[in-house]
Amino acid sequence: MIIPTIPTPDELLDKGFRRGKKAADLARTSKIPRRLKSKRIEEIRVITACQVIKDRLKMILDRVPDIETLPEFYQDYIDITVGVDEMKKSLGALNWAYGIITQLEKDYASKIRRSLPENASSYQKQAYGRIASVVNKIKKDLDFLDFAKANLRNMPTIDFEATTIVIAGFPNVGKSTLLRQITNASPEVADYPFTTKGIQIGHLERNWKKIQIIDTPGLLDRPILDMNEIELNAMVALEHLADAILFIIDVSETCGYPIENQYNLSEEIKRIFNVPMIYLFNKMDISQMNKKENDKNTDNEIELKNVIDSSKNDYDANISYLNQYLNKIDEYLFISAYEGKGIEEILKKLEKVEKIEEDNSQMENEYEY
Ligand SMILES: Nc1nc2c(ncn2[C@@H]2O[C@H](COP(=O)(O)OP(=O)(O)OP(=O)(O)O)[C@@H](O)[C@H]2O)c(=O)[nH]1
Repeated sequence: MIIPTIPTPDELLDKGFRRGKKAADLARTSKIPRRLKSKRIEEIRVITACQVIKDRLKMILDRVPDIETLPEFYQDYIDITVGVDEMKKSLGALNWAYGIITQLEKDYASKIRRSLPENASSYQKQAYGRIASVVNKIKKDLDFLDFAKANLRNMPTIDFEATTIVIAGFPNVGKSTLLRQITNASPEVADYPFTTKGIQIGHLERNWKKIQIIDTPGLLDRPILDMNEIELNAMVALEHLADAILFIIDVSETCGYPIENQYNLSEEIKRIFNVPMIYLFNKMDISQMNKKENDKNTDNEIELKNVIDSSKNDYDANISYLNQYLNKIDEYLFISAYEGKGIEEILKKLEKVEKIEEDNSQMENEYEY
């Protein structure tokens, strides 16, 4: 989200007062009856200062998008990153300052106009004092908006037209390797709160269908109970986006997590996201090698070799240890992200994922952790 540059109160006042002075200097050289001149000068000074400060505030208010009109993902994103309530409060404070300065401008212009010429300058000083006090009152709001600007600068660019697939699975199971394989290019990386490596978004198009694949390293990769509240919120933000989950299980367990734990995580994530889940049993290449090592000199050797050499489905014969999981799931594939095997089958499955239209009437998510 692009928030314009936010001035400090001093910068805002300096600019207003400097321009006020300039306008007053100009008025000094104009041809006005002497008796009126001092009043005219001070009136112009006050009006110009107010206008300049108001213009700046209005520019900020106009350029910051109305948070409620943004897609839910961005609302959640802003909430997690800087806080939607604080953001609204700060913008409200700027609006308040705008209103008060408008009033001061009117009051003091009229006071100066009706004053004795010798009093004009003291009214102008009074006006400046009050303007400064209003602007200083919104110091923390300006500070907050400046903080929000810095933190929302690198917001992920989400394509809300595309079907969105979210990748999940324990660390080191091959999520980024897979993302690179599927999208055939380096995915974009943008900041995402509470993931150390940022969100990664890959895009692809199949039969005119736009698909975006999102990986959030460090988020959907451990038991839900280990997550703090903010991480849970981050997950809810993703939940608004996901049309399906690609859950990756490292069958070689070289990631350091037993298959059973990996499968349990998938169940938790499935419960929360409530969208179709496609299981990818990854690293089948090393699973085969391990098996081959173990089975050396056994009767299985020839049979297994045939399986490995077969180009059609290398992995079929070697999956009995996965049966307890396969019995419980609908959609799965055996792949090797590293060797690029199974990628075409994944793409075929992704093509069939239906896009879920965002339902704005459904305000809250009803699930329990
Ligand atoms: N043998 C083999 N290695 C793989 C395969 N897929 C990934 N790897 C390796 O596994 C390691 C982890 O892969 P990553 O893609 O970084 O895993 P990740 O899940 O993105 O890891 P985090 O970013 O920590 O969540 C890397 O060394 C990969 O080369 C595979 O299919 N076969």
